Amino acid sequence: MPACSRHRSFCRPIRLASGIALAKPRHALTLRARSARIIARVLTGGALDPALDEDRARHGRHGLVEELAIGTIRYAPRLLARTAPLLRHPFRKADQDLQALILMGLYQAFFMDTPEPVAVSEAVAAADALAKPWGKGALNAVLRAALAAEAVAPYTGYNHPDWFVDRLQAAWPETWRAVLAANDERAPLTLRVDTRRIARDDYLERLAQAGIAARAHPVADTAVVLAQGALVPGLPGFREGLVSVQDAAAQLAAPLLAPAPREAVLDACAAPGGKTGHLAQSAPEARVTAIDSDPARMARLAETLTRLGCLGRVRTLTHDLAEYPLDDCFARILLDAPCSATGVIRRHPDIKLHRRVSDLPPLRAIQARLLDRLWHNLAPGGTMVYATCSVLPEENEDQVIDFLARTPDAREDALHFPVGQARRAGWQFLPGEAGMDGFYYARLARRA
Ligand SMILES: C[S@@+](CC[C@H](N)C(=O)[O-])C[C@H]1O[C@@H](n2cnc3c(N)ncnc32)[C@H](O)[C@@H]1O
Repeated sequence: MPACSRHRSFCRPIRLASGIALAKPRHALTLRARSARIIARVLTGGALDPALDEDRARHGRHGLVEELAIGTIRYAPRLLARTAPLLRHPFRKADQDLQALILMGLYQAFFMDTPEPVAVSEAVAAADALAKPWGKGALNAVLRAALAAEAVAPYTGYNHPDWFVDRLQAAWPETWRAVLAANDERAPLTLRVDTRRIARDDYLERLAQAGIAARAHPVADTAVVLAQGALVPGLPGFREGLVSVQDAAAQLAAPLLAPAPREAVLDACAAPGGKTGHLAQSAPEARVTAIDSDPARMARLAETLTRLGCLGRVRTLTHDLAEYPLDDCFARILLDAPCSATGVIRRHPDIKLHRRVSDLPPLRAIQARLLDRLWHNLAPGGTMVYATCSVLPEENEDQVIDFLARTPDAREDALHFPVGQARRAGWQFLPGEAGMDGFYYARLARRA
């Protein structure tokens, strides 16, 4: 029996114990139709995370809906390459949910061990739930043809945009394949433990008592990695701010900055506040200012600081640092710059669809502008940490080398970690190294 028929009850009138039937919802959605809508949002240019959030808010969280949506987006370049030659005309924008059903059917067949006839019939049945029964014939035909084509000539591409593969090959001639493979993995759930309040081993013990398997991360000494995904709000100590979700590579920023008590610290480009929270927790006597230009993301930063009990200790400002200079002077500045996010594709697989090579020059320009502007806010003798979650040298070491060349009072502080690699300037972690996201750090000191 196709799995979707298990959800037919969605379409029936709801009958109360009294026998009174409530009106049948006009477009009751099956789980697959929900996933198709999320995927369609991404195919039409939207971001995956807000689409998932909206679905959760409307219908409640469901594992299968998310697995289908996230998995299909993760493999979208491959699945689209398989279907595009079979379509006489691309689907209209309004019918990207049908395109999504095709991709999802292929995802189920290729990656979820769903028998092919089941994958096809589930996709076709979901067209009814989307109130598009007229699309069933095309769905059926394209899916069957795509499955047959794959059987004859399996896909040999890289499941990433060509421009990215080219850049990666040029930058990392020995490791580019490993980076692509790591991007297609599911990222682990990694927590940052507030080690001022609980030792990491003690928190691991609390997890074990709750039946949650986890291990200490080998590089970031505040990080624990869960063996499986979990519902974060229910994790021991989460609501009290004992732990936060943060990849281990991102947990290295605050220790690199290491502010002293009473020092003025600027977290530039701070939202949604992962690193601000870490700074505020690990250096409670430092005077932290967190700035970002995005008001919605700043609202999330405030929520995070509230949960951590740090809101009153951090000055928060919504401010465009590229346009409006600041007057203040800081002993430490963290510049977690806007970037291509090519180091976190495994967490945000929609980057594969949305990032364009043409995004890189404006990103490089804003990174350089922020470096130059914020340097004037750094006190003589002060330290700036420049960070990105990119794997592209032009946003990382090249950016820092250019900055050092045009900034006479800047010098680089060498970094060293047990994994990753020293570059001509700064340190690069590639995705998957020690299970971490791809990240870049450079520490710059201003002459006294
Ligand atoms: C990599 S994210 C920061 C992540 C954050 N540090 C954290 O750990 O949660 C980059 C941030 O830069 C912000 N941004 C981009 N351009 C900016 C500008 N001109 N002024 C201030 N913030 C900016 C974006 O809104 C975005 O939140």
